[in-house]
Amino acid sequence: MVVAVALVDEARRVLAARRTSPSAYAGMWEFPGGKVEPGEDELAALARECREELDVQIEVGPVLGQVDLASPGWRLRVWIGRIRAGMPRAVEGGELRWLSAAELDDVSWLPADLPLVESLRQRLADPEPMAFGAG
Ligand SMILES: Nc1nc2c([nH]c(=O)n2[C@H]2C[C@H](O)[C@@H](COP(=O)(O)OP(=O)(O)OP(=O)(O)O)O2)c(=O)[nH]1
Repeated sequence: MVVAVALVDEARRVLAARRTSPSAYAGMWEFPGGKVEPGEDELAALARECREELDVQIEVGPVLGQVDLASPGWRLRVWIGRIRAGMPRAVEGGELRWLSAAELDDVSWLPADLPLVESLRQRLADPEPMAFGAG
């Protein structure tokens, strides 16, 4: 399982991260996250990846969606979340961008992410405030 998060700020922009590896994905954009380790809780993995990759603490809200990945048996689950503490920086290299709903198509997303980006676009356009649990 791969877990990732669409981090949304007060201006309803979302944080996208540019991959530097592997070469097939280099230059493409994704939601910050990574693989859940054996025995690890999914949300614990998500918090760990955000700490390691972005140096931030996050608060997790609803699930945005999930998709099957090209590698057999692998699934990607993405939550909506926000930053609770810290200023995100690309710890492992790469690049970060805050994208508004209108800018979501300005970057090339990993192919598996496209349906999730579509759901996100609708959520960002919805005037209702985003719900965040106690995550
Ligand atoms: N984090 C993330 N991974 C994604 C997204 N979309 C997508 O297809 N993937 C794929 C790319 C990779 O094959 C896999 C995530 O693996 P990863 O290499 O980022 O995982 P990791 O940080 O745990 O690194 P590693 O242990 O493999 O070195 O999921 C996404 O939006 N976010």
